[in-house]
Amino acid sequence: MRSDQSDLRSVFVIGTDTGVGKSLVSAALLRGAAQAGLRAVGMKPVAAGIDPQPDGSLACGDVLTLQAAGNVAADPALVNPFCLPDPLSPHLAARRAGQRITLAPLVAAHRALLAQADRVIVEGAGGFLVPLDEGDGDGDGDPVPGAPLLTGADLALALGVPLVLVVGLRLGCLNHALLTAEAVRARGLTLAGWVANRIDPAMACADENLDFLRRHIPAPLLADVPHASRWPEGWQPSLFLS
Ligand SMILES: Nc1ncnc2c1ncn2[C@@H]1O[C@H](COP(=O)(O)OP(=O)(O)OP(=O)(O)O)[C@@H](O)[C@H]1O
Ligand SMILES: C[C@H](N)[C@H](N)CCCCCC(=O)O
Ligand SMILES: [Mg+2]
Repeated sequence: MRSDQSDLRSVFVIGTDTGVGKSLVSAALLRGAAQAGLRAVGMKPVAAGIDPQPDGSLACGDVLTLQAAGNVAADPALVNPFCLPDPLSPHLAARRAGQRITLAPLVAAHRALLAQADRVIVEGAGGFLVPLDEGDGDGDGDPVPGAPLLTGADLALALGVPLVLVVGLRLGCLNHALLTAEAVRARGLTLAGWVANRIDPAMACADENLDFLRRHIPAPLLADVPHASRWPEGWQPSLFLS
């Protein structure tokens, strides 16, 4: 399936890496849609890493963040079909949990959420080509070099929705951003826009880096998120509101 830029009922939020602000941006998109009176729900198809919560319980932090930002109380099994305990690459976390990640349940869950909400914000795991399952060729469970790999990009293709790229502004992000944009384009997917997230307050020449990316990422800059320890006041992504 190919994505259609004109259909923004759902977007897939990808990042230049893990820890670059995908959850922050996904939550902002959800809040913006909810504040505009839309039914908004988040989805984290694959979460790897269960975090201790302030009340002592254990939960996938990203899933809680998305649930708090949206306004649709969807079945957690749809919001987060794979909740894997270990903070590892999903293909490893799944195997350690005795599971294998496949696309069919993820596509089905996404479709079910679309039936319950006006906007579905999907947060990817890690970077765009994050491994979800390492093919095992003969099916015996042992990885085989060269066997087809299932990645986050395959999930994006299967969902067929436009992408929003979060670039965590730090040294190295230019290479990561260009590689990601190229991988998106190579698959015929649509980059609806990108977000510059100032995760490193000490980054040298941050504005020059941002200007470079503005010239070379083939999509509109949706927001320039300042470094802040809490949600920046007044930052209201306009995507979805029109
Ligand atoms: N603009 C910012 N200013 C300050 N801290 C930020 C900013 N953006 C993100 N952070 C912090 O950086 C960390 C990583 O952000 P976040 O969890 O949104 O990344 P992610 O891309 O969703 O990571 P993951 O791959 O684990 O899902 C968090 O602790 C978050 O609070
Ligand atoms: C555990 C982490 N916070 C994410 N959930 C998963 C990141 C996977 C990165 C895999 C890789 O590209 O090396
Ligand atoms: Mg996250």
